[in-house]
Amino acid sequence: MELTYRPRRLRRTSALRQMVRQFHLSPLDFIYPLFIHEGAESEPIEAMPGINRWNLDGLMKHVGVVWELGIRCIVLFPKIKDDLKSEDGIECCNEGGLIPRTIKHIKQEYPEMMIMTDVALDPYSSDGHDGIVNQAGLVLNDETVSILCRQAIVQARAGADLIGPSDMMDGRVGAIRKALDQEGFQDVGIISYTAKYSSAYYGPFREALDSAPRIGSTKKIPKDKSTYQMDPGNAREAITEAHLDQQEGADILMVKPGLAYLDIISQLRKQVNLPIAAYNVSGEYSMVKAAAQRGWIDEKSVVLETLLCFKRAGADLILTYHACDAAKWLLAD
Ligand SMILES: NCc1[nH]cc(CCC(=O)O)c1CC(=O)O
Ligand SMILES: [Mg+2]
Repeated sequence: MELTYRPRRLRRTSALRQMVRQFHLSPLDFIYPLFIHEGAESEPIEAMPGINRWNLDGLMKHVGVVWELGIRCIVLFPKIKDDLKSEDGIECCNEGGLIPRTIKHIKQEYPEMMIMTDVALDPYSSDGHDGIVNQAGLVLNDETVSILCRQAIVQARAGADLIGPSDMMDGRVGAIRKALDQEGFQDVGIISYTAKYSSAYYGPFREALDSAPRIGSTKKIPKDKSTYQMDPGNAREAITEAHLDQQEGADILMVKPGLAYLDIISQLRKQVNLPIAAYNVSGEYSMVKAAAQRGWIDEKSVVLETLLCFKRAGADLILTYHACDAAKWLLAD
């Protein structure tokens, strides 16, 4: 054949392929989620092989390993004891609570590690919702936002670098920005869960924190989060949410879940100039682990390919439970 253009020429050797590769992965792309609890021991999370619920000791050692791997940001999720849960989740505002205490410990030992926090009521809510559920079974927006503002301030005061509202209440980014500024936390950033879908992929996470909606009590409790998290059938709405969060002062926008929503990442990338984060959520993690454990897929190749696809879709940052493994594999390459 007399071909002028042969794309295969640039695929011939590994060096050539790397030279012309458009997207790359680095441990600096990762934000690593960590589960913590009050227990005396660290314990494995059954639905998430390789992931633990850390006690303070285990956590501190693990954060050291994470830093050595080149990962520079972690996000903390607390499993709260049942007797501290309540309808208004007010434990989230306790300055002596698990999250503020843990942040202070980490900052003491690893002052340069960036700490992101989750702002929402679900770990603290006896109803298992991100907001306050009233007697009629409605999740109250504005009442919830005022508690979230207090939660954010407590986290900032403890030393959090990035506040991550994951609750999907309307107007919470603006309200949190204002509250932080009033308290003198102008430099604390907001990484907003901008397009967070009402997804079944959060299942293993809710098991990890025992935070699923608690139906079956005397009160009427919504069985899912579909009145505040987005409908998986909507794409344009994600752009509206992105514009709102940007106007309200978000520093980074997030799409969640990630893998099943790469199209949303790609669309947002064209609409806004803020950094975009993708959350490769618990269910996406556990599916890969389950198949790898059975020998049905090659874990390393699948994980690195998957994470790279987030970059190609337009994400700058990736929250992923694979972060440590992936960083190890990248460093060894
Ligand atoms: N607001 C809580 C929260 N923050 C992050 C996740 C899910 C993360 C994951 O599945 O990995 C959830 C669960 C939910 O909204 O029910
Ligand atoms: Mg919103």
